Amino acid sequence: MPSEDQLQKFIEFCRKNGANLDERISFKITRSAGVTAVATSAIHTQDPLISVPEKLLITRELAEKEFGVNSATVSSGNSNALLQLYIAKMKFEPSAKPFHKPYFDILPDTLNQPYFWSLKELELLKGTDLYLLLKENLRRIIREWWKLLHKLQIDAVDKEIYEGLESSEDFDVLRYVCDYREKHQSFSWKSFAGYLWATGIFTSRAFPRLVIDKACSDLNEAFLYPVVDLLNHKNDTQVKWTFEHEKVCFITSETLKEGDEVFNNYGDKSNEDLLLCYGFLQESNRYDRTRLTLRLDSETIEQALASNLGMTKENVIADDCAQFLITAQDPLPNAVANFFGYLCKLKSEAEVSLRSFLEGQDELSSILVQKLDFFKVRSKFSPADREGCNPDVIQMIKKYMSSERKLIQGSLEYLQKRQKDILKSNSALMVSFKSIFKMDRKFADSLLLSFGVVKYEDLVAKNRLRESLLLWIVRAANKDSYPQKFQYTVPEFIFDTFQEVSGSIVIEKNDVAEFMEFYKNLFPGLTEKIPEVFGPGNWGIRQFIVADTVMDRVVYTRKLTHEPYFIVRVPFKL
Ligand SMILES: C[S@@+](CC[C@H](N)C(=O)[O-])C[C@H]1O[C@@H](n2cnc3c(N)ncnc32)[C@H](O)[C@@H]1O
Repeated sequence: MPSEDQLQKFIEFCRKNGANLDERISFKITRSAGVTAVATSAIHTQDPLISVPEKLLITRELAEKEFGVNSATVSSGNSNALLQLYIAKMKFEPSAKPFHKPYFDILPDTLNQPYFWSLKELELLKGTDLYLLLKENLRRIIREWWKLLHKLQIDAVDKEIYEGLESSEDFDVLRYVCDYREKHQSFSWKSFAGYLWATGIFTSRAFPRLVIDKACSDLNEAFLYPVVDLLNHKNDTQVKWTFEHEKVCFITSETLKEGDEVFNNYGDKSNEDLLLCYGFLQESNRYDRTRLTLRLDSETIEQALASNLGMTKENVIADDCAQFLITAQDPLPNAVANFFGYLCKLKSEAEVSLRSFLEGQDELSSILVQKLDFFKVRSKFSPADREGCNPDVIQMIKKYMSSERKLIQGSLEYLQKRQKDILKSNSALMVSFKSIFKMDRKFADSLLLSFGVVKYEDLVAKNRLRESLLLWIVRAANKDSYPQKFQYTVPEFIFDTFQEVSGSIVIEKNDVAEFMEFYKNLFPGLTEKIPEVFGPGNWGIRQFIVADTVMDRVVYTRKLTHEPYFIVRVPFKL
């Protein structure tokens, strides 16, 4: 953080060089948000509160002049690379005496973004998306820095970081960067640490060049905007940045009272973006979002893309990787729900069916529960975890984890509600095994004799659900062989599916081997013990192999309640 003196010198320097700062704004330094602008009396105006002449801006032209090159020819990948190197030089090169020195003096030496945390602090993030992103971004920035220095024929000070990165896939970038920072009190502008600092300054303070250059075609190109970059962020603040009479103007539509903070608006950012780019997060951030990333084989992803699931190319971040965004507004995007329905589709199902959709929701729910558990466990820090860590960083990690948890919890709740609704609205197409158990008293009694099951719930408790389902399916297939008609109607689709499978199934030796133990445990014992239920019709092993496929096709067992439903095979309207 700058000193009060540096801050006042900077403001004076700006005023002297043509910046207009409304007299009703004053700047102070706070512990929680660094330099902060405050209204000293009520403000409600559409006139610019701050206007800054072009000569105070830090633009690519300054960097081009300093290095004698065209930025576009040396900045590969990031159009701001040369300007970032310029900022590092102006900050860390003692012999540099830039016109903008009072500005460089107020730029914070230490930044709050995770790139500048200690290794111990970073390790608390292991397993999160943030941790992966950090590593990925660092690798990208190292390469960008190295290429830039190479093109400018500048000798890099810590070559090892680039060499390490390129020589081994296991190179620990985070460790290297943290160790380097620990060992060096001050950096050379030619070091990666210096460039990383400048990148952090840029991501937390730069404005789009489009504001001052309407012809700029690169939306990522940016410049530094002294004074206005002292304003902190608040979601939804109504502000405008305009370029009038060679000055860049800051206008706020907010009505401010004396003592109110004058905020800027950095955009509708998620907490992850805020943390990575700015080093803080917003509680109850309505722009928050998290990602659900799934690694699958590329063929499945390709086929899913072509299956009208609402998935777009944006959901495919690598050949073998699909990604979906979860937000507070859209906690369960259709594309992800449909995709899971698609993943649970059987080969025998031409499209996503009601059954496969419901099963897909259960799979998705398991993944969300796992994620939730991860954050629950990982957001509890022991005194040993906290030891040596900056309490502000611990707070940020906790907030990040709790915001992730909130989003996942929201998604899970939405999913459970939606699943309930689907079960309710499709009740005419399904019958629960529980209701069959209640209707088929003879069958239920036979289970009491064979498995000691008194009530339906015991089937789950005694782990006899699958056997009971298979037995009932075979009984249903044999319905016409009983001397007395059942007192209820066996749903036709179950009977028909059995006939269909029985007519087409090819039974292999290993299918028989797989079922042998199950079968021998039950038969001929059951037929001898309860012939009125397990006698009529065909109770051979083949019937059970068929029943098993019938189960795959028409039974959905709800994970939450362990309750199996027989479901008519219908496409699910996505
Ligand atoms: C454009 S600068 C704003 C000026 C900054 N306060 C300073 O000291 O120079 C952006 C930085 O300000 C801080 N900041 C901005 N908005 C904040 C907020 N709402 N809460 C906490 N810190 C904030 C973060 O450190 C961020 O990286």
